[in-house]
Amino acid sequence: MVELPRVVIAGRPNVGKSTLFNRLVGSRLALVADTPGVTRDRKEAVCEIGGRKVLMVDTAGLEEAPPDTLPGRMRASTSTAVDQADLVLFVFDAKSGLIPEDRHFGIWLRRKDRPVLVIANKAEGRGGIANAMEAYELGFGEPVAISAEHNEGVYDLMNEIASRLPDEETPAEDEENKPLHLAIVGRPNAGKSTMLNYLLGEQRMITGPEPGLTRDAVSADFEGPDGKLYRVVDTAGLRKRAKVDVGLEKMSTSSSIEALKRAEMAVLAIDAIQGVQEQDLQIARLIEREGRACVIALTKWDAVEDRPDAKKAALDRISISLSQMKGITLVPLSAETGEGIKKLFPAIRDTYEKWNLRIPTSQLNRWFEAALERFPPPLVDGRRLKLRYITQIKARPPTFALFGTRAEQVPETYQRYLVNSLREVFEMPGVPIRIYLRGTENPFKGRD
Ligand SMILES: Nc1nc2c(ncn2[C@@H]2O[C@H](COP(=O)(O)OP(=O)(O)OP(=O)(O)O)[C@@H](O)[C@H]2O)c(=O)[nH]1
Ligand SMILES: Nc1nc2c(ncn2[C@@H]2O[C@H](COP(=O)(O)OP(=O)(O)OP(=O)(O)O)[C@@H](O)[C@H]2O)c(=O)[nH]1
Repeated sequence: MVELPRVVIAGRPNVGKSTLFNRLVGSRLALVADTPGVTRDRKEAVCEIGGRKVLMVDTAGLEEAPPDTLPGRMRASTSTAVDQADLVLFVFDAKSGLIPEDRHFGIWLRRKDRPVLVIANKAEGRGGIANAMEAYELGFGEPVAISAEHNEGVYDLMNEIASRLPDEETPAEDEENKPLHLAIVGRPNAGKSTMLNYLLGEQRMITGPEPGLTRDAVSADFEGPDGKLYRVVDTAGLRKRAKVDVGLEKMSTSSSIEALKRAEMAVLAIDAIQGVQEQDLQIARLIEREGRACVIALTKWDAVEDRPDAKKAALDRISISLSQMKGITLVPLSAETGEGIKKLFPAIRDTYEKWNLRIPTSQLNRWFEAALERFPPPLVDGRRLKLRYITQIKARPPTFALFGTRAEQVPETYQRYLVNSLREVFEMPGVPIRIYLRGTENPFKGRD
């Protein structure tokens, strides 16, 4: 029997290890068993993570305790689990931030010399993600911020885990052939199903709906007109849906959000005959909130009479009502005639690359200086804020940390100015950008 890669969840008590375990194992749970001879607190399950079968191991909280006590024995069991791990998920609580115990465990873990991925759990909301980035100081590389309880960032985490597992015997999907995960979203009747059928039908379909992805999710791979692989992820969308206008309530609570979480990019279908409506803008905001890159498909283009006018009206409405989507690529197309579909793919690729962009710190700070000069930071309590330094802390979506004295007091409007300027100067239309403000010492110094 081939030995499965072992992924071990570790961290101090109460950081959310069990919640994460359940999230990762989820309905794919194939087997839960108490490992014989180990304390009842070590749970194991075979599950599928990012297309790889793994043995997920939950451990008891790492605690300082004498070995002859129950916590002590639990620690010994954790230690054994970590020794056997192909990957250790080191979980800490982003809400409380790193505490001394976490740092101790970090040192302890380092001695174990196993691959480690740091997970900042309970990172729902803005503060959480800023705290998450503190964990750089543990020296295990980029922390991944999630909320196990609210199911935020878990899908991205799964992909990250899969990418860090040892190579399979059979060659895994290499980077080049990895399908780009797309969600096609839009309000009812926008032309999503027709576009999907076109893509899956007329283009060469490679695999059918994939069973067992999650409870309801379905996905299908196809080769785009550019010869590259795409995977449409959807929860209900590949099934025939009832043609009822149920509005955003349904859409926002169910399938589209789920699809967005699993996707890397969104194609937002907007009906060109109707033009951009408030509901379309709401969906665009949802995409940005989920941190997904986006291109707009202006559908039913064959039925549009005044094309220049329709396109301009759509662009205008978006730039006025959605500053974060300003300059977004908009591809007019018809799934009925196939017109324009080819142009969708270069747009998707281009935006995808920008979503993955990493801007060198020197370049970033040259922009930063110019931006500050052009429009100096405002006065707060009669004193000017001193902003000193900016660095990119992650991609997908591009996320930045901004340092300076009282940087955390930078008003929303000024943050928006910086984000919009970044997006414009580094040409990232349709890409969500996050900035975190740090009024503290720069923990990233010397990293690049
Ligand atoms: N706010 C928030 N709370 C969470 C999150 N994940 C877990 N929790 C809560 O944190 C508490 C601890 O979660 P557990 O999963 O039991 O933590 P654990 O690390 O397994 O704890 P031990 O078994 O003591 O080691 C519970 O009350 C969870 O509901 C999250 O993402 N956000
Ligand atoms: N003229 C024209 N009509 C289209 C095109 N694409 C879709 N339609 C029509 O628009 C209507 C809605 O299309 P669907 O693809 O079902 O839209 P949907 O977004 O999947 O709708 P829901 O399932 O309700 O969310 C149908 O009557 C289609 O025939 C197109 O490219 N040109």
